[in-house]
Amino acid sequence: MKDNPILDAVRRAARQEQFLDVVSRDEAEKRFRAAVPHVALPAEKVTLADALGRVLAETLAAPIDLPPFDRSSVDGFAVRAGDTVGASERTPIRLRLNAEVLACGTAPRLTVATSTATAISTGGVVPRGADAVVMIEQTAFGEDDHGPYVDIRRPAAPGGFVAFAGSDIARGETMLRVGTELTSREIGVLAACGLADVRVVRRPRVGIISTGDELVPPGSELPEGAIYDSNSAITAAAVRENGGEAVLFGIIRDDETALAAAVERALSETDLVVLSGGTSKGAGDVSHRILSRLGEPGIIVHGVALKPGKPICLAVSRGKPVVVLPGFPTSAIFTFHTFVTPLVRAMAGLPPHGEEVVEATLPVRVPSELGRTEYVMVSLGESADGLVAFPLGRGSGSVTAFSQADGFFAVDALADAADAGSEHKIQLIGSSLHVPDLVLAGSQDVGLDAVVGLLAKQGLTVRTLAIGSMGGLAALKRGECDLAPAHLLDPKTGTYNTPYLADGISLVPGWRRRQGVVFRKGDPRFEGKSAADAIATVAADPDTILVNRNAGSGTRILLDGLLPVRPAGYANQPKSHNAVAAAIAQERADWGMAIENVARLYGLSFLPVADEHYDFFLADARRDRPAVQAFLAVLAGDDARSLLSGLGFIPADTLALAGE
Ligand SMILES: Nc1nc2c(c(=O)[nH]1)N[C@H]1C(S)=C(S)[C@@H](COP(=O)(O)OP(=O)(O)OC[C@H]3O[C@@H](n4cnc5c(N)ncnc54)[C@H](O)[C@@H]3O)O[C@H]1N2
Ligand code: MOO
Repeated sequence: MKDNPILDAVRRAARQEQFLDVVSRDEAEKRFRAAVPHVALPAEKVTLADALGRVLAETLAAPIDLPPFDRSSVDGFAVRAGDTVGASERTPIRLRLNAEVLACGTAPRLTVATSTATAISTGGVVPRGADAVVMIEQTAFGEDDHGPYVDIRRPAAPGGFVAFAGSDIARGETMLRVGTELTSREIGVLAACGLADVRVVRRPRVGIISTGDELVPPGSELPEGAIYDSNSAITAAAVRENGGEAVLFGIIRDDETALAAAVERALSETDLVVLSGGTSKGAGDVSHRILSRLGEPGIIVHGVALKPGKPICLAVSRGKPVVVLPGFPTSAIFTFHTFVTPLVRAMAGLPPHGEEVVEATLPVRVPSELGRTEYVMVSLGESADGLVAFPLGRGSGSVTAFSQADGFFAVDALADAADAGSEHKIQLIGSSLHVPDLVLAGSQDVGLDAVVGLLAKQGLTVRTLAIGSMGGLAALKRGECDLAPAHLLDPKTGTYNTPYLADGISLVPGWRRRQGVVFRKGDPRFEGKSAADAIATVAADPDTILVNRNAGSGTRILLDGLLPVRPAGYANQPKSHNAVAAAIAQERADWGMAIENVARLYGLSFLPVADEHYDFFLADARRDRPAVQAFLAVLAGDDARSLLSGLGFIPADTLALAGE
């Protein structure tokens, strides 16, 4: 018993060390700012070729006038405006031509005396004595006994077609301000003033370390139980987006010595170190332990009353900040933007991110944990009453929520929910609000992705919100989406979708998905049998484990109708076809009910049971919207039909043709 390695491991894993000393977000920010100055790094000189995207380290005054001389803005003749008063087509005024031509780059030698003119090109230096230029089209020139002349057919206004020296910018005027991010436009100004290099803020070098024995880099095989390291890529990109330079130190195992060495190296080579993972209380969570040995002041915050992001750890070593983000990708990116983005931007000399906020209504209730300010990621859509914010309830472990979200709002630490119908200030994640052309809310399907892909090719922006068939229908009734894809089986009539129709809503036929019993290839308990026969024998066998579906799903209703008893595994109720297939493929279960094309995707076998109808509820009030019409046209088109058939679906059109 003493030397049992498994028990030892469990004891270590169960060790409940109270590391977290949770503080409010404000307090955490206050402590972090007090310990780490949020100021720009020193300047460095770069050539204009390397200046793009850099941040100006000083306010620059124009070193010369622009233009540097009084410059003609047309091809024509430099004149004294006073000499041209009264000139017209009928009564042109004749001026004598001076004996020089002012091409670009030619310094004038002769003065324009009264009743004379000098030929000048666009960009030429306006000569002494002249105060205007007449366009060549408004003149005629020739030669008489006295020599060459020019007839002026329209009076010139004083200053006409002359860009005076310094009229663009005058020597000594402020040209570009400190903190300006250099784009092609600013670089053009610098070059125009003759500057070959410029002093910019040194880019903060941010060391990035991912920790965890389960992590493998993208591009490699995914062994059982492993996860691709997404945090390194997300944080590196976010560092660059905010003016920093990302220095990747890769994936470090949950080993204190190896991790301490990596942190040490990162600290010596960079300005700021960001780790992710290993900050909560598990035995494998070693990151924060290393930080606790970094020396004064060491850890200044470990635990913030935020969701996602509670276990974030902020520390300082040798004057350099070290941050451990929680491992979950959504928690990692959220806490990165809360605590690291402002610091990187400040070090890079950039102003804080502008925060654009819009008001939107929450259509459904969102429960929230008491005691933590909870940030809810939302997708925005439009209803007749304004913007609607659909919560993307995917949790901290999600990598997709952040990429699909338009913004987020906060639920107060003292509230246990945000109510359906409540108004919220949504902080936008992107730079501006883009309401999609078409919103489909309801049941998700790979066939739908294919159809939406065809619409995207036409340049339409489409948002699909996976909120379940019932959720989609409810959203449609509230006027929050255009169409609601659904596969709702009515247990009483055994028919799909039509029994759920209501006033103002019609049904657009979509396609059929073959539902059936899914199992591993060659399993003799199923192979060669009918679905009904197979179920009759395996349902009562305690060693044959089912993976069920969530209550309320069409698939669950179908399965329940076929089960003579509750088989082993009945309580395992994931929410998707893919989760069912994955459980069977990974041998965590032996059988379940799912659609055929998903079963095939996982290399599983399939016994057909029924054809499920996947259709679209359409709000009649929205039928005439161009994007809805485009969707209906695409759905009925040949491209969609062949894509759907290729995916193993039976398009509704084909059914109609077959006389069904
Ligand atoms: N007993 C308790 N357990 C947990 C608590 C708690 O208070 N008590 N807090 C939970 C909360 S909240 C969060 S957030 C997580 C954060 O945990 P860690 O920072 O220790 O992260 P890990 O355990 O290392 O990983 C969590 C999760 O994220 C995946 N991960 C980690 N790194 C990466 C990466 N670079 N790329 C992609 N995914 C990554 C990892 O595989 C895990 O699935 O702790 C809760 N637990
Ligand atoms: O704080 Mo954790 O990020 O909620 O899951």
